[in-house]
Amino acid sequence: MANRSAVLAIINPLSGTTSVEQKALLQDALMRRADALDYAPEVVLTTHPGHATELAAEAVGRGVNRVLAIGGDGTINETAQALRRSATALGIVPIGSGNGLARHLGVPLNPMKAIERALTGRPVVIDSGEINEHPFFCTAGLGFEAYVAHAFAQQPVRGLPTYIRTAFRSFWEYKAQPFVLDDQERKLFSLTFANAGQFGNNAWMAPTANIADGRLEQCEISPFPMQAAGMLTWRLFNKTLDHSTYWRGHSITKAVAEVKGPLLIHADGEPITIPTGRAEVRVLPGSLLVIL
Ligand SMILES: Nc1ncnc2c1ncn2[C@@H]1O[C@H](COP(=O)(O)OP(=O)(O)OP(=O)(O)O)[C@@H](O)[C@H]1O
Repeated sequence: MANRSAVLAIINPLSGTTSVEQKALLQDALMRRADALDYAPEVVLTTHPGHATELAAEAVGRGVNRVLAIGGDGTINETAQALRRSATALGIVPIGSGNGLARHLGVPLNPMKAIERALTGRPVVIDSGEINEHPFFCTAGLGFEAYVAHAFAQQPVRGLPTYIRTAFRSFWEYKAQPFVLDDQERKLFSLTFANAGQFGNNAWMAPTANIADGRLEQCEISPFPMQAAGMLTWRLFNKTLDHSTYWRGHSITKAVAEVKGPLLIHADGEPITIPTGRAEVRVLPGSLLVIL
């Protein structure tokens, strides 16, 4: 019998609001379908933060062609970072709260359809970004969105309703910050570096972002009066934020942003604190194969 091609599926058992039973069903279905397609499938459940990166790196080392990340943008980030600049392609099975990368790329949000796509689709080259040493594939950011990411990480329950509650509460607490951005002082509500166009849940910060153009979109939101918040939110979800006078964007390959004191950032929604207050951002053109 010919050697079967290996495929590794990495599942975060804690992602999103899918139950343990639903994830077990998904795992069974994946094993059966991969087997029918003549793959030699392996499934591993992550046991700790960073585990997906270790598993994916090991798979690259032994020449596995496809690694499927079954989880939210955090799990996809951890998996993808080990696949950068390798011949191993990422399959995305989105079961997170926001699923920004999957939505941008048009990956089905139905997990069974996403599994089918990940097993039968073709690899396509996309860019990724780095903020200091932290890779991102969807968005990284400072200001309000980083504040929300840090507040969300402290909530005992994940999922969209919790995210909306956290964002709403954060809006009343957060004060726009002065940033030194490429040597110019700017007071901004938020600053986003977008590889994909959205944060997740179809919240489009960079409506025209192209994930394979070798560039990131740098999107700035100026401080705005309270009465503009409703319209900005509507534009965010209507994919027309770039029409707002409070939004400014341009495409970049690198940028530096600084604050006095520790800087709160996020990379694909994961909260990170930079003690030095200095964030260096850059694009890594054509650095990841994704199965679409
Ligand atoms: N067994 C585990 N125990 C604790 N944390 C884990 C475990 N496995 C993975 N993680 C961590 O969980 C984090 C969040 O996972 P993930 O992003 O998949 O789900 P989510 O937060 O529900 O989805 P979203 O990012 O869409 O909000 C990952 O960044 C990873 O570090």
